[in-house]
Amino acid sequence: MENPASPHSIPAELIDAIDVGIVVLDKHFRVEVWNKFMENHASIAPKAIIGDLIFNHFPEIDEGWMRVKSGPVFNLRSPVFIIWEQRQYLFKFGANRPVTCDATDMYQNVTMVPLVNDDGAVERFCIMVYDVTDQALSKRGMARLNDELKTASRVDGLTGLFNRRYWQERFEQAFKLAKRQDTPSTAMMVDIDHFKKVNDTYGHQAGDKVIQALAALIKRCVRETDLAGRYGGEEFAIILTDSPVSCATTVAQRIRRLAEATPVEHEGQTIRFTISLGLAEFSHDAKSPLAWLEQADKALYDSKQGGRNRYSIYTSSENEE
Ligand SMILES: Nc1nc2c(ncn2[C@@H]2O[C@H](COP(=O)(O)OP(=O)(O)OP(=O)(O)O)[C@@H](O)[C@H]2O)c(=O)[nH]1
Repeated sequence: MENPASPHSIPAELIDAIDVGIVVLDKHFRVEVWNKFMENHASIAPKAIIGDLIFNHFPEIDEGWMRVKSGPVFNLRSPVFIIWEQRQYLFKFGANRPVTCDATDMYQNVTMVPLVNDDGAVERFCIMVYDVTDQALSKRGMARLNDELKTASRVDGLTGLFNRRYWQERFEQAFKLAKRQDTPSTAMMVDIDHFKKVNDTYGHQAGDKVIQALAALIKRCVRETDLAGRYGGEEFAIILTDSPVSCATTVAQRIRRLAEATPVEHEGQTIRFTISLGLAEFSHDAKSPLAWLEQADKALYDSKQGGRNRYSIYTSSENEE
């Protein structure tokens, strides 16, 4: 059976010419009109579907959901919109895009409109299916690009750790949290010993490799919830959240030992390096994030003064001295 003369006498040629899917369903969801767009994308001719329940041909359309969704069309005589962000498609059609494109199924915006009889009753409704694959993909592509840009703006290119600016931003939040909650957090500064000598002896590229090696082992030693950043050239800052200094020293010791035991190979040469660390558990003496970090830095200075390749813990009595 061909499409019958369309309701409201819209010529069938027009309904077929339009690049939008047009389906008319009666109140039992039996197909009355099935245009060329639907025929082409579903590979179902009008004569094979007209008179049938739509659900018999499209198992992807959940009958219960469809009946509820189209309710306002009958009850309120108002249109219903389904956008691709809510549901990628109503009819599972191929996207017909080049193979390089990452969409296999068409993205659709769908409108359901009531078709009101001369006596004012709604006995049937029209479903319009718009192929919005291109818009959807470009919007998704933009969103992905934005995510990548956001990540890139937070991460240090050499090490993959947070860069200083972003680390500071997060540190300020950690400071506020530490002030509010009872579980203590510890700030840790890490600095490569005699790094200038590494650069002078083996070259800047070798120095970069040492920085990368240290960053990699810091990542291995801290928890996902900890905040590790590259603070300066060969200086790293870490916030061990929910860790009193007694736990943080275990982490510090692990990083220190691993650094000592991790030789870096560069152009046939083996570079050995050590690190010094400074730890400061949050205390209410620290009136600002910077003050807290300065305490860790002070402890780091003690490690350097004490002979390097060690960690030191900030104590407030030191402050009074
Ligand atoms: N290769 C490399 N070197 C860097 C980078 N950023 C800073 N540096 C170098 O790191 C060195 C830091 O030297 P100093 O601050 O004098 O300290 P140090 O030699 O590590 O000595 P101590 O910290 O006292 O043990 C300088 O030579 C900087 O040029 C970087 O991204 N890559």
